[in-house]
Amino acid sequence: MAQVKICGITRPEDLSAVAEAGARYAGFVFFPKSPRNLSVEDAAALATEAPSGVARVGLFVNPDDATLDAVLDRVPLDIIQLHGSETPARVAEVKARTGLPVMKAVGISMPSDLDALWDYGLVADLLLVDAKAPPDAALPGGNGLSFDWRLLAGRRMLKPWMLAGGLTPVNVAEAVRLTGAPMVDVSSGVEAAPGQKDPALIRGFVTAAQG
Ligand SMILES: O=C(O)c1ccccc1N[C@@H]1O[C@H](COP(=O)(O)O)[C@@H](O)[C@H]1O
Repeated sequence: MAQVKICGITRPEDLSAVAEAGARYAGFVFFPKSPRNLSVEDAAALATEAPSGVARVGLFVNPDDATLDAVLDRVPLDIIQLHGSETPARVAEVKARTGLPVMKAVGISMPSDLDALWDYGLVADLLLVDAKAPPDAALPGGNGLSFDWRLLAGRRMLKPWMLAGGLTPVNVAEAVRLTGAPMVDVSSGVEAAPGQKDPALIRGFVTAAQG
């Protein structure tokens, strides 16, 4: 049974669906190129109304300090997700500056990519193991692409971790079985269209992940 994060929430009704389905984390995207991007005002309204059992995760891609400060000044967040090319040193800086737990995304497409999980595991509070985006992709994540989950079988992680990348209500149970992931994260796999969550798919995903 894996805990679930639903990423890219943009509407109050989707946040309600996340809570009612039993997901533990809701992700808010602060990356203008994403179809799930939120303004600070909209994110503040959503995060303020989030049910108490749902941890609010702010997703950033290579944010500078001013961006982090501007969001955190208005938006109550519980966890920072870094989904760009932030170095381990930058992860440590963000953690110190914000005082929040940091989850670092690591992109995987081949066995050698796994080495980074160790380096980031030394500084991050949580790891997010995602499919590596293709070089020409507009987004570094949220593309609905998966990787060979067998690469993770039996692997020891230094920190609690989530599996992400191309997960859907149909494949998530198999992904958890193959990888042993204690947590899973999904964005496009529970959408009717890019940026538009489908409450029925959210319910189906959480049910399947919790097996
Ligand atoms: O969801 C986005 O728009 C996004 C933008 C930039 C970086 C990451 C993004 N999402 C994260 O990507 C993974 C996988 O998403 P998907 O399920 O394959 O669509 C997930 O961790 C999201 O948090």
